Amino acid sequence: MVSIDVWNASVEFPIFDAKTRSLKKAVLGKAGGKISNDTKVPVIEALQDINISLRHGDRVGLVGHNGAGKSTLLRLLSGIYEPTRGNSRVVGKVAPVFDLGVGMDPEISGYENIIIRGLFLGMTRAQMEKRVDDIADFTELGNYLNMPLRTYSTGMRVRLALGVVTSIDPEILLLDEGIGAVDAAFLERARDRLNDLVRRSGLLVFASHSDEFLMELCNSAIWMDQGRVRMQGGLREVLTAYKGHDPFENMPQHVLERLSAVGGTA
Ligand SMILES: Nc1ncnc2c1ncn2[C@@H]1O[C@H](COP(=O)(O)OP(=O)(O)OP(=O)(O)O)[C@@H](O)[C@H]1O
Repeated sequence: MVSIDVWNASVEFPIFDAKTRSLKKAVLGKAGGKISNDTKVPVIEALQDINISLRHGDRVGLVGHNGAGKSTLLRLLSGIYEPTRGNSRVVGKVAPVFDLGVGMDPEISGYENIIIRGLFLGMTRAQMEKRVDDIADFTELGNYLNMPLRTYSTGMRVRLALGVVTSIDPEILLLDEGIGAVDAAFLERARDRLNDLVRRSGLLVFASHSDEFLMELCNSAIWMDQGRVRMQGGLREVLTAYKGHDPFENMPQHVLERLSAVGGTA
C-alpha cells in the first residue's frame, strides 16, 4: 500500500553569494520562504517543520502564494531533496512530473524519446513498447515521430511529453503546475487522459494555482505559507480560506457540470 509520511521536516538553502542590501528602502517581502540572517551566510527556509501523512486514494492539491514552498515539498517527496532536519518516508513507486521536458533527448527521435521518458518515469521498456502506438496516435505527430526531437516546435514537444506522462501507471504521482501551462486547446484533448491517469494512480500530490484544475483532480488540499503548512483539509474548505471566498461561487455553470461529471468536488 502506498503512503507518504513527513515528520518535522525542514529544507533550507544556504546562499553563499547573497548581496548585501542595496535598496534605498527595505522592501517588505510577501512572496518566498523566510530568509534567516542569524548566521554568517543567509539561509532560505524553504520548508519548516512539515508534518504530513497521506495514504492510498488521497488526491491532494498544494496551494499557496509564489515561493510558499509547494515545489520544494514536491521535490522532498520525490527524493530529489533530503530534509535538512526531520524525516520523510515514501512507500511506492514515484513518478515526478515537474517539467514536461525533463528526460527528453534532442538528438534522438520522438519514438525513442517516448521509450526513454517512460523509463525515466518508472516504466519498463516492454511496457512502453506496448503503449507506443497509442501515445503516437494521441500526439498526432505522424512522421515527425521518426525525426530528432530538436526539429520539433515547443508545442510539438509538449504533445509528446504529455502523451507519455498520461500513459504511465504511477503508484504516487507528483505533479507540478507546469503541466497546467500548456496550450489550452491541447490540454482540453488531454483532459480525459489526465483524469484517467489520476484515477489510476494510488496517490496524487498536485501543486497548482488553477482552481479549476485543482477541483477537477483533487479532493483535499494543503495550504502552504512561507514554508509552513497553514491549513490542511477538504479542497473547497482550504481554497475558500486561502482565497477569502468560495471558488465555486463564480464558476461558470458548464464548468461546474463538467466537474461533477468527473467526480470533482463540485
Ligand atoms: N534551489 C534553490 N535555492 C535557493 N532557494 C530556493 C531554491 N528552490 C527554492 N528556493 C526558495 O524556497 C522557497 C520556496 O520555493 P518554491 O519553489 O518551493 O515555492 P512555490 O510555492 O513552488 O512557488 P511558485 O508558486 O512561485 O512556484 C522560495 O523562497 C525560494 O526562493
